[in-house]
Amino acid sequence: MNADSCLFQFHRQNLGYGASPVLPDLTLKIYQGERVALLGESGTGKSTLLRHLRELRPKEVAWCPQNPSLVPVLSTFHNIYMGRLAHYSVWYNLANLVRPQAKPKAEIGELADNLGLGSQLWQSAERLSGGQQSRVNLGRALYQNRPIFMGDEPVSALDERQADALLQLLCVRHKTVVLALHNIEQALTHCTRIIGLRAGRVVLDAPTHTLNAADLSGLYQVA
Ligand SMILES: Nc1ncnc2c1ncn2[C@@H]1O[C@H](COP(=O)(O)OP(=O)(O)OP(=O)(O)O)[C@@H](O)[C@H]1O
Repeated sequence: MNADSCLFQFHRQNLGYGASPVLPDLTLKIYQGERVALLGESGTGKSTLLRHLRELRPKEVAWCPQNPSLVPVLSTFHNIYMGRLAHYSVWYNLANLVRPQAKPKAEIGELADNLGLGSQLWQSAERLSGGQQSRVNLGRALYQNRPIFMGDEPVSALDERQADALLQLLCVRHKTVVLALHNIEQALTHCTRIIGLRAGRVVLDAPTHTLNAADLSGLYQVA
């Protein structure tokens, strides 16, 4: 990798909240074009790392949070549209709320079809299943249309087939991807690099093609 393509860099930094580091003494680089999976047990620091990565390039990162924060009374269309609120003027956003405009209608309609939400486009979020809500959450992040995608377990509420299809979709639409995942197979299938965390330390960092499921299962064993 050449130095110009380095997007994120930490050198011996303590990352965390206030005075208490969750990831002490972290050294890490992430390059353009990489698809990185963060693996490790619950509470090991994956979300914390994503948070600090996002802070380095806030305008370039499409962000898919762990818990969908949908507006319950608004439709799938409007909840996905919220991904680009900052991109349009207040007047356009208001007009689109009252009467959906042709351009976002076409764009979000196509996206919703890709997410398997074509039939739920005008249904309010409160009437969607948990898996459908999580796909709307993902749709909102995809609609942000930014070069880097970061997701915190973005497909964990979905069945295996849907999860694979949507991971493929987000990888096709973004040059650089960083995902916190709990599923080893998904990491091996969709990512080019795997970073394993244990208790706030990077204990594994390797290209996916050099790893297999057995190498990664150790991340989930009690030390
Ligand atoms: N806002 C916060 N303020 C203080 N501590 C926090 C905050 N968010 C998380 N932590 C702490 O940081 C540690 C790492 O949490 P983090 O959410 O990064 O783990 P994770 O690997 O993403 O877990 P999971 O897989 O369960 O989402 C935990 O001990 C958690 O209590």
